[in-house]
Amino acid sequence: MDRSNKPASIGVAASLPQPTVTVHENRIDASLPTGESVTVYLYGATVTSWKLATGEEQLFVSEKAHLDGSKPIRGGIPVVFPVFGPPPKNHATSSLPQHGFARNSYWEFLGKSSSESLGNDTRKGDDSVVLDFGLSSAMLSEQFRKAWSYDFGLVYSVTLFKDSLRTSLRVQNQGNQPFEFQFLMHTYLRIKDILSIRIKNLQSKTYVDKTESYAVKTDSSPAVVIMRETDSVYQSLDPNVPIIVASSEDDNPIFSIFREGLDDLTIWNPWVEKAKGMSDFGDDEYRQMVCVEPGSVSCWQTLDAEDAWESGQTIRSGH
Ligand SMILES: O=P(O)(O)OC[C@H]1O[C@@H](O)[C@H](O)[C@@H](O)[C@@H]1O
Repeated sequence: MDRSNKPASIGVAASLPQPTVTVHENRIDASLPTGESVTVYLYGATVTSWKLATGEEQLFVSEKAHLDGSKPIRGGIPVVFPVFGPPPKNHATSSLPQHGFARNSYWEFLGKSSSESLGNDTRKGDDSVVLDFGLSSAMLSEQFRKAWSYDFGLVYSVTLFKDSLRTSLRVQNQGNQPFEFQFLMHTYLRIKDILSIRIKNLQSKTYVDKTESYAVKTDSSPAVVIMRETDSVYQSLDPNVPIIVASSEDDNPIFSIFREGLDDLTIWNPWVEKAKGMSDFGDDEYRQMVCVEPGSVSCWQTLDAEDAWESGQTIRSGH
Protein backbone atom coordinates (compact mmCIF):
# COMPACT_ATOMS: atom_id res chain seq x y z
CA MET A 1 0.00 0.00 0.00
CA ASP A 2 1.28 3.47 -0.84
CA ARG A 3 1.34 5.37 2.46
CA SER A 4 2.66 8.60 0.95
CA ASN A 5 0.43 11.57 0.27
CA LYS A 6 1.61 11.71 -3.30
CA PRO A 7 -1.09 11.26 -5.95
CA ALA A 8 -0.89 7.88 -7.70
CA SER A 9 0.89 8.25 -11.02
CA ILE A 10 -0.87 5.42 -12.86
CA GLY A 11 -2.56 6.67 -15.97
CA VAL A 12 -0.58 9.89 -16.26
CA ALA A 13 2.13 8.52 -18.58
CA ALA A 14 1.34 10.96 -21.36
CA SER A 15 2.04 13.97 -19.15
CA LEU A 16 5.49 12.80 -18.01
CA PRO A 17 8.46 14.53 -19.63
CA GLN A 18 10.16 12.27 -22.14
CA PRO A 19 13.82 11.88 -23.18
CA THR A 20 14.97 14.15 -25.99
CA VAL A 21 16.82 12.78 -29.01
CA THR A 22 18.39 15.17 -31.52
CA VAL A 23 19.69 13.81 -34.80
CA HIS A 24 22.58 15.83 -36.27
CA GLU A 25 24.35 15.12 -39.54
CA ASN A 26 27.30 13.42 -37.83
CA ARG A 27 26.06 12.58 -34.33
CA ILE A 28 23.09 11.86 -32.11
CA ASP A 29 22.51 13.70 -28.82
CA ALA A 30 20.09 12.33 -26.25
CA SER A 31 19.13 13.51 -22.81
CA LEU A 32 16.81 12.51 -20.00
CA PRO A 33 14.35 15.00 -18.50
CA THR A 34 16.47 14.87 -15.34
CA GLY A 35 19.49 16.29 -17.23
CA GLU A 36 21.76 13.31 -17.99
CA SER A 37 23.01 13.21 -21.58
CA VAL A 38 24.91 11.16 -24.12
CA THR A 39 26.45 11.88 -27.55
CA VAL A 40 27.20 9.21 -30.14
CA TYR A 41 29.08 9.91 -33.38
CA LEU A 42 27.98 7.96 -36.45
CA TYR A 43 31.65 7.54 -37.24
CA GLY A 44 32.50 4.38 -35.33
CA ALA A 45 29.21 4.60 -33.36
CA THR A 46 31.62 6.13 -30.85
CA VAL A 47 30.05 7.43 -27.65
CA THR A 48 31.97 10.68 -27.11
CA SER A 49 30.16 12.12 -24.12
CA TRP A 50 28.22 10.84 -21.14
CA LYS A 51 27.23 13.46 -18.61
CA LEU A 52 25.45 13.14 -15.28
CA ALA A 53 22.64 15.52 -14.33
CA THR A 54 25.26 17.70 -12.64
CA GLY A 55 26.88 18.20 -16.05
CA GLU A 56 29.93 16.20 -14.96
CA GLU A 57 31.55 14.42 -17.94
CA GLN A 58 32.27 10.72 -17.33
CA LEU A 59 34.21 9.89 -20.49
CA PHE A 60 37.57 11.14 -21.67
CA VAL A 61 38.04 12.45 -25.21
CA SER A 62 41.38 13.95 -26.13
CA GLU A 63 41.47 17.63 -27.00
CA LYS A 64 43.42 16.51 -30.07
CA ALA A 65 40.91 13.84 -31.12
CA HIS A 66 39.81 13.90 -34.77
CA LEU A 67 36.02 14.09 -34.98
CA ASP A 68 35.85 14.41 -38.76
CA GLY A 69 36.13 10.76 -39.72
CA SER A 70 39.79 11.01 -40.74
CA LYS A 71 40.96 8.77 -37.88
CA PRO A 72 39.32 6.68 -35.12
CA ILE A 73 38.16 8.98 -32.33
CA ARG A 74 40.75 9.14 -29.53
CA GLY A 75 38.46 8.74 -26.57
CA GLY A 76 34.90 7.93 -25.60
CA ILE A 77 33.98 4.34 -26.34
CA PRO A 78 35.43 3.16 -29.66
CA VAL A 79 34.01 -0.20 -30.80
CA VAL A 80 36.70 -2.78 -31.56
CA PHE A 81 35.56 -5.44 -34.08
CA PRO A 82 36.35 -7.96 -35.59
CA VAL A 83 39.94 -8.04 -34.31
CA PHE A 84 41.62 -6.63 -31.21
CA GLY A 85 45.11 -5.16 -31.58
CA PRO A 86 47.29 -5.87 -34.57
CA PRO A 87 45.67 -8.67 -36.62
CA PRO A 88 47.59 -11.95 -36.59
CA LYS A 89 49.22 -13.18 -39.77
CA ASN A 90 47.47 -16.03 -41.54
CA HIS A 91 44.06 -15.16 -40.19
CA ALA A 92 40.94 -13.93 -41.99
CA THR A 93 41.46 -10.52 -40.33
CA SER A 94 45.13 -10.17 -41.27
CA SER A 95 44.59 -7.36 -43.82
CA LEU A 96 42.54 -5.20 -41.46
CA PRO A 97 43.96 -2.28 -39.46
CA GLN A 98 44.66 -2.53 -35.71
CA HIS A 99 41.34 -2.96 -33.81
CA GLY A 100 39.40 -3.74 -37.01
CA PHE A 101 36.97 -1.60 -38.96
CA ALA A 102 34.02 -0.84 -36.65
CA ARG A 103 35.62 2.25 -35.10
CA ASN A 104 36.47 3.71 -38.49
CA SER A 105 33.29 3.01 -40.44
CA TYR A 106 30.13 5.09 -40.64
CA TRP A 107 27.20 3.45 -38.86
CA GLU A 108 23.54 4.27 -39.36
CA PHE A 109 21.21 5.46 -36.63
CA LEU A 110 18.39 2.95 -36.38
CA GLY A 111 16.32 5.00 -33.98
CA LYS A 112 15.48 5.14 -30.31
CA SER A 113 13.55 2.67 -28.25
CA SER A 114 12.78 2.31 -24.57
CA SER A 115 14.82 0.13 -22.27
CA GLU A 116 13.93 -3.57 -22.00
CA SER A 117 14.29 -3.32 -18.25
CA LEU A 118 11.27 -1.05 -18.10
CA GLY A 119 8.94 -3.83 -19.18
CA ASN A 120 5.36 -2.63 -19.55
CA ASP A 121 5.60 0.00 -16.86
CA THR A 122 5.17 3.11 -18.97
CA ARG A 123 5.20 5.28 -15.84
CA LYS A 124 8.97 4.96 -15.94
CA GLY A 125 9.18 6.11 -19.55
CA ASP A 126 11.48 9.02 -18.69
CA ASP A 127 14.06 6.90 -16.85
CA SER A 128 16.16 5.82 -19.82
CA VAL A 129 16.60 6.04 -23.54
CA VAL A 130 18.11 3.49 -25.94
CA LEU A 131 19.83 4.52 -29.16
CA ASP A 132 20.42 1.77 -31.72
CA PHE A 133 23.13 1.88 -34.41
CA GLY A 134 23.67 -0.55 -37.27
CA LEU A 135 26.62 -1.59 -39.41
CA SER A 136 26.48 -4.28 -42.08
CA SER A 137 28.85 -5.68 -44.68
CA ALA A 138 27.12 -3.66 -47.42
CA MET A 139 27.99 -0.43 -45.59
CA LEU A 140 31.74 -1.05 -45.39
CA SER A 141 34.25 0.76 -47.56
CA GLU A 142 35.48 -1.26 -50.50
CA GLN A 143 38.86 -1.63 -48.80
CA PHE A 144 37.38 -3.14 -45.61
CA ARG A 145 34.90 -5.30 -47.52
CA LYS A 146 37.78 -6.74 -49.53
CA ALA A 147 39.86 -7.33 -46.41
CA TRP A 148 37.04 -9.12 -44.53
CA SER A 149 34.40 -10.35 -46.94
CA TYR A 150 31.90 -12.01 -44.59
CA ASP A 151 28.23 -11.04 -44.53
CA PHE A 152 27.41 -9.68 -41.12
CA GLY A 153 25.10 -7.30 -39.32
CA LEU A 154 25.94 -5.43 -36.11
CA VAL A 155 23.47 -3.66 -33.86
CA TYR A 156 25.09 -1.52 -31.18
CA SER A 157 22.77 -0.19 -28.50
CA VAL A 158 23.60 2.70 -26.19
CA THR A 159 21.29 3.05 -23.20
CA LEU A 160 21.39 6.13 -21.01
CA PHE A 161 20.11 5.68 -17.46
CA LYS A 162 20.19 8.19 -14.63
CA ASP A 163 23.40 6.93 -13.05
CA SER A 164 24.71 4.53 -15.66
CA LEU A 165 25.41 3.90 -19.30
CA ARG A 166 24.97 0.54 -21.02
CA THR A 167 26.52 -0.33 -24.35
CA SER A 168 25.81 -3.68 -25.99
CA LEU A 169 26.50 -5.36 -29.29
CA ARG A 170 24.59 -7.98 -31.25
CA VAL A 171 26.60 -9.65 -33.99
CA GLN A 172 24.73 -11.56 -36.66
CA ASN A 173 26.22 -13.86 -39.26
CA GLN A 174 24.10 -13.15 -42.32
CA GLY A 175 26.14 -15.31 -44.65
CA ASN A 176 26.41 -19.00 -45.31
CA GLN A 177 29.79 -19.72 -43.75
CA PRO A 178 31.06 -19.36 -40.17
CA PHE A 179 33.36 -16.49 -39.25
CA GLU A 180 35.65 -15.72 -36.30
CA PHE A 181 35.77 -12.41 -34.50
CA GLN A 182 36.94 -10.59 -31.41
CA PHE A 183 35.11 -7.69 -29.80
CA LEU A 184 35.97 -5.05 -27.20
CA MET A 185 34.59 -1.76 -25.93
CA HIS A 186 37.59 0.53 -25.66
CA THR A 187 36.13 2.69 -22.88
CA TYR A 188 38.13 5.81 -21.96
CA LEU A 189 36.99 6.76 -18.44
CA ARG A 190 37.56 10.34 -17.32
CA ILE A 191 39.28 10.58 -13.94
CA LYS A 192 40.70 13.45 -11.94
CA ASP A 193 44.19 12.01 -11.71
CA ILE A 194 45.59 8.62 -12.64
CA LEU A 195 47.59 8.65 -9.40
CA SER A 196 44.44 8.94 -7.30
CA ILE A 197 42.64 5.81 -8.51
CA ARG A 198 43.03 2.06 -8.16
CA ILE A 199 41.23 -0.74 -9.93
CA LYS A 200 39.69 -3.51 -7.86
CA ASN A 201 38.59 -7.13 -8.37
CA LEU A 202 41.57 -8.13 -10.49
CA GLN A 203 43.60 -9.57 -7.64
CA SER A 204 45.53 -12.73 -8.57
CA LYS A 205 43.98 -12.80 -12.05
CA THR A 206 46.08 -13.84 -15.01
CA TYR A 207 46.94 -11.17 -17.56
CA VAL A 208 49.10 -10.65 -20.59
CA ASP A 209 51.44 -7.69 -20.18
CA LYS A 210 51.73 -6.14 -23.64
CA THR A 211 54.36 -3.68 -22.37
CA GLU A 212 56.67 -6.63 -21.62
CA SER A 213 56.53 -8.72 -24.79
CA TYR A 214 53.21 -10.31 -23.92
CA ALA A 215 54.53 -11.90 -20.70
CA VAL A 216 51.84 -13.83 -18.81
CA LYS A 217 51.61 -12.58 -15.22
CA THR A 218 49.51 -12.53 -12.09
CA ASP A 219 49.53 -9.84 -9.45
CA SER A 220 48.54 -10.52 -5.87
CA SER A 221 48.05 -6.87 -4.89
CA PRO A 222 44.51 -6.10 -3.72
CA ALA A 223 44.14 -3.42 -6.42
CA VAL A 224 45.84 -2.32 -9.62
CA VAL A 225 47.66 0.98 -9.20
CA ILE A 226 48.84 2.66 -12.41
CA MET A 227 52.23 4.36 -12.14
CA ARG A 228 53.72 3.64 -15.56
CA GLU A 229 52.68 2.62 -19.07
CA THR A 230 50.08 -0.09 -18.62
CA ASP A 231 48.67 -2.39 -21.29
CA SER A 232 47.32 -5.49 -19.55
CA VAL A 233 44.86 -7.96 -21.00
CA TYR A 234 43.12 -9.92 -18.25
CA GLN A 235 41.58 -13.20 -19.27
CA SER A 236 38.69 -15.41 -18.20
CA LEU A 237 37.29 -13.15 -15.49
CA ASP A 238 34.14 -14.13 -13.64
CA PRO A 239 31.41 -12.21 -15.50
CA ASN A 240 29.47 -11.76 -12.26
CA VAL A 241 32.18 -9.73 -10.57
CA PRO A 242 32.16 -6.03 -11.49
CA ILE A 243 35.40 -4.15 -12.00
CA ILE A 244 35.62 -1.17 -9.68
CA VAL A 245 37.60 2.00 -10.31
CA ALA A 246 37.91 3.43 -6.80
CA SER A 247 39.41 6.49 -5.22
CA SER A 248 42.73 5.60 -3.61
CA GLU A 249 42.06 8.19 -0.92
CA ASP A 250 38.79 6.88 0.56
CA ASP A 251 38.20 3.72 -1.51
CA ASN A 252 34.84 5.03 -2.74
CA PRO A 253 33.86 3.66 -6.15
CA ILE A 254 34.15 6.17 -8.99
CA PHE A 255 32.96 3.70 -11.62
CA SER A 256 31.63 0.14 -11.42
CA ILE A 257 31.77 -1.83 -14.64
CA PHE A 258 29.41 -4.78 -15.09
CA ARG A 259 29.99 -7.20 -17.95
CA GLU A 260 27.66 -9.50 -19.86
CA GLY A 261 29.31 -12.18 -21.96
CA LEU A 262 32.67 -10.38 -21.88
CA ASP A 263 35.21 -12.34 -19.86
CA ASP A 264 38.36 -10.44 -20.86
CA LEU A 265 39.37 -6.94 -19.86
CA THR A 266 42.13 -4.62 -20.99
CA ILE A 267 43.53 -1.89 -18.77
CA TRP A 268 45.42 0.72 -20.77
CA ASN A 269 47.21 3.95 -20.02
CA PRO A 270 49.92 5.18 -22.42
CA TRP A 271 51.82 7.14 -19.73
CA VAL A 272 54.42 9.80 -20.59
CA GLU A 273 56.51 8.56 -23.51
CA LYS A 274 53.74 6.87 -25.49
CA ALA A 275 51.47 9.90 -24.96
CA LYS A 276 54.15 12.10 -26.53
CA GLY A 277 54.27 9.80 -29.53
CA MET A 278 50.54 9.98 -30.29
CA SER A 279 49.56 12.87 -32.57
CA ASP A 280 45.92 12.78 -31.42
CA PHE A 281 46.63 12.79 -27.68
CA GLY A 282 47.93 15.62 -25.49
CA ASP A 283 51.24 15.11 -23.70
CA ASP A 284 49.72 15.39 -20.21
CA GLU A 285 46.31 13.92 -20.91
CA TYR A 286 47.34 10.45 -19.69
CA ARG A 287 46.68 11.71 -16.17
CA GLN A 288 42.99 12.33 -16.83
CA MET A 289 42.08 8.96 -18.30
CA VAL A 290 42.17 5.24 -17.85
CA CYS A 291 40.90 2.75 -20.40
CA VAL A 292 38.96 -0.12 -18.86
CA GLU A 293 37.93 -2.23 -21.81
CA PRO A 294 35.62 -5.23 -21.44
CA GLY A 295 35.97 -7.59 -24.37
CA SER A 296 36.17 -11.04 -25.80
CA VAL A 297 39.71 -10.98 -27.13
CA SER A 298 41.84 -13.76 -25.67
CA CYS A 299 40.51 -16.21 -28.27
CA TRP A 300 38.12 -16.06 -31.22
CA GLN A 301 34.37 -16.28 -31.11
CA THR A 302 33.11 -18.48 -33.93
CA LEU A 303 29.73 -17.54 -35.30
CA ASP A 304 27.96 -20.07 -37.49
CA ALA A 305 25.89 -19.09 -40.50
CA GLU A 306 22.70 -17.29 -39.46
CA ASP A 307 23.71 -17.36 -35.79
CA ALA A 308 23.85 -14.34 -33.47
CA TRP A 309 25.97 -13.37 -30.44
CA GLU A 310 25.35 -10.69 -27.86
CA SER A 311 27.29 -9.02 -25.08
CA GLY A 312 27.41 -5.76 -23.18
CA GLN A 313 28.75 -3.57 -20.42
CA THR A 314 27.08 -1.27 -17.93
CA ILE A 315 29.14 1.50 -16.37
CA ARG A 316 27.72 2.91 -13.19
CA SER A 317 29.01 6.20 -11.91
CA GLY A 318 29.73 6.39 -8.18
CA HIS A 319 28.17 3.82 -5.85
O1 LIG B 1 46.17 3.66 -30.71
P1 LIG B 1 45.03 2.68 -30.77
O2 LIG B 1 45.02 1.86 -32.03
O3 LIG B 1 43.71 3.35 -30.52
O4 LIG B 1 45.24 1.66 -29.59
C1 LIG B 1 45.38 2.11 -28.30
C2 LIG B 1 45.64 0.93 -27.35
O5 LIG B 1 44.50 0.13 -27.26
C3 LIG B 1 44.56 -0.88 -26.26
O6 LIG B 1 43.36 -1.55 -26.18
C4 LIG B 1 45.66 -1.84 -26.65
O7 LIG B 1 45.77 -2.88 -25.68
C5 LIG B 1 46.96 -1.08 -26.78
O8 LIG B 1 48.00 -1.98 -27.18
C6 LIG B 1 46.83 0.05 -27.77
O9 LIG B 1 48.02 0.80 -27.82
